[in-house]
Amino acid sequence: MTLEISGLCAGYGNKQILKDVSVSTVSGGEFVGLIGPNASGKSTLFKSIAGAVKTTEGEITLDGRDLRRASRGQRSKVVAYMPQSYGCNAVLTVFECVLLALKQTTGWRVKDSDLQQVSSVLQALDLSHLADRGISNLSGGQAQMVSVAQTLVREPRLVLLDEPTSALDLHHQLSILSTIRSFMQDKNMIVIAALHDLNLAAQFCDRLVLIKEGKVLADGKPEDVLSRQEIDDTYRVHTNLERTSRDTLYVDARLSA
Ligand SMILES: Nc1ncnc2c1ncn2[C@@H]1O[C@H](COP(=O)(O)OP(=O)(O)OP(=O)(O)O)[C@@H](O)[C@H]1O
Repeated sequence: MTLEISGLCAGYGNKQILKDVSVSTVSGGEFVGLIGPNASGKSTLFKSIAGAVKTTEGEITLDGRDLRRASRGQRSKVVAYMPQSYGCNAVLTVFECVLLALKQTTGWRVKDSDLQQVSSVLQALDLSHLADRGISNLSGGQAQMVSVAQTLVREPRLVLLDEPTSALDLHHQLSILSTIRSFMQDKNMIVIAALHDLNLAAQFCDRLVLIKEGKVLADGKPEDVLSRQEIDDTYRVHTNLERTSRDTLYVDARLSA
């Protein structure tokens, strides 16, 4: 499976946000981190791929099929997008919410295999103990993890996660990203996640795409992207990239003088 994004332009009304965005070919099983400062266009790129924002130019092809020409229904069968803000006040349990997400692109008849699929995604994300809890009675971090479960349960070809760890404690940041990573590798899915924590991005992503003011500044392996001068310039900080004793990358950042 491959995803190609080339020459993408998109925005809101007359305001152009994405300016000729191209990303080198992404393959199945690849975890791509989308990094960049606030307001750089990360969510707009996700919305453009998911079809929630109209693109004015460029191409988005998944396995050679132009997603821009696909209907919303066809697109949502292969792409799942978890927005930054989520939440639900419905009188539903966690299990029912994840089941609804699974059934969103199919008929309403619920089969045993659907129930099994919901149970296994809850188990994979260590959420089984919350299955019968009301969705509106969760903590911020629990709600965010349920939102990830809703995104993964359909096993779409392409998963877009907008800051999936922003509400999570240190343990859950690491556990959810490692679960997502093994889940997507198992199913040969593509995951693109917007991440502000560059250390998490370095640890979990195969590739990083750095975006600023709607343009791609760098696209490559974490060690190559994070060692570029653009990181310091873009974030207005001074960074040192180090290798830890566990051979993971560590971004040591401080405000530039
Ligand atoms: N619905 C909208 N209408 C008009 N402008 C918008 C809309 N949504 C976002 N923008 C603008 O588009 C630009 C890019 O926003 P976007 O949400 O894509 O950035 P981001 O990189 O995801 O930011 P953050 O890291 O802060 O979440 C910003 O200037 C923002 O104000």
